[in-house]
Amino acid sequence: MTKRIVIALGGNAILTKDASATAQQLALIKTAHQLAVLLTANSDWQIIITHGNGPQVGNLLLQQQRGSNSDLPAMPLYTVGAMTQGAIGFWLANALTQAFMERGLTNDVVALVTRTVVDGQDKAFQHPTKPIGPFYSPKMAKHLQALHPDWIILEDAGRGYRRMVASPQPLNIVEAPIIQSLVAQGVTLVAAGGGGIPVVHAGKSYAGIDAVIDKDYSAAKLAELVDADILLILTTVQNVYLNYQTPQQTKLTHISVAQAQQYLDAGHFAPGSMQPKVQAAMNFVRRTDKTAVITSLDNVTGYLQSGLGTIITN
Ligand SMILES: Nc1ncnc2c1ncn2[C@@H]1O[C@H](COP(=O)(O)OP(=O)(O)O)[C@@H](O)[C@H]1O
Ligand SMILES: NC(=O)OP(=O)(O)O
Repeated sequence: MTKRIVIALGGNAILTKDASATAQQLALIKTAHQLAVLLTANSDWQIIITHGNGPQVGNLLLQQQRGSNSDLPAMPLYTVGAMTQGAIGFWLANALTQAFMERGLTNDVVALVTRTVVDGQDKAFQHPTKPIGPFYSPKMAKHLQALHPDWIILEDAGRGYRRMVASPQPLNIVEAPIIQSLVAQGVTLVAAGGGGIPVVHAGKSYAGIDAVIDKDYSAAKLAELVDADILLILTTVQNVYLNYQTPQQTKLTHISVAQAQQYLDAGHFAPGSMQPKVQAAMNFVRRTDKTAVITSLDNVTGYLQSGLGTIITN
């Protein structure tokens, strides 16, 4: 049966330790083969893939600022976001073309420059929470903070210090209608990469605004707008857990939105990592009455064959 699926790829799908272009492209070739499994088993499935850009946008912003002068001006954050969307979109489209060819799949692949509309008054602009770029030691964080008093540098989910930028909620995805039309024709799409390029309404058009949108929230919005059957959030863990990394850790296999809300309120999901994924999954299920799944990229086959993963329904 035809199914339309929006897939949100976690950071490990693109970048593990080595941030070079070669290493990221190699990681994406592996990812593309893992995703091609879905279409090999179900040739009539319609797939839209989105991905993060936190490390890449932060790294590129640093490079821009280091090399800039009046002849070579640094680009603003939203433009740097667009640059990473283009680069990762290109790598992923290329990797998918290769993986599809090797499996005899004939789907066309398109990476689409995608704009995500946000509210310029979103309170997120006053409270930056999106970590970008490299991790810093406490000492380095202190040094950078003194050097750049306007930066917000905070701890990122216990993993080290990172620069934080505003991450407003996605309200709309400008290209959603064309994405829906292309995917219905059997085109496999890479869209809304890095959460989409943040824009606000400006007269009859749009203007970029400095921010990095959370890719799980924009994936949920996109899934809603294109009438997807499933929102598939692929990360590093096969399941969402209660009491994660404690002796009481309990695997969640199938939960309702009401249960997810209860666990979220009780603080089971770490802010900045699992919390936005569960919230995005809940947003999609609440608005559409469809299904959201959180599992690992390595478990695509397990999900397909045995329904392994954390499944969230109404
Ligand atoms: N309750 C939880 N259940 C499962 N994983 C959790 C939980 N709380 C925090 N995590 C962490 O969240 C991580 C996924 O978030 P993150 O690394 O930010 O995602 P992404 O794959 O999008 O880069 C997991 O690898 C895990 O370490
Ligand atoms: N834009 C975004 O959510 O990127 P990460 O997933 O890399 O943080």
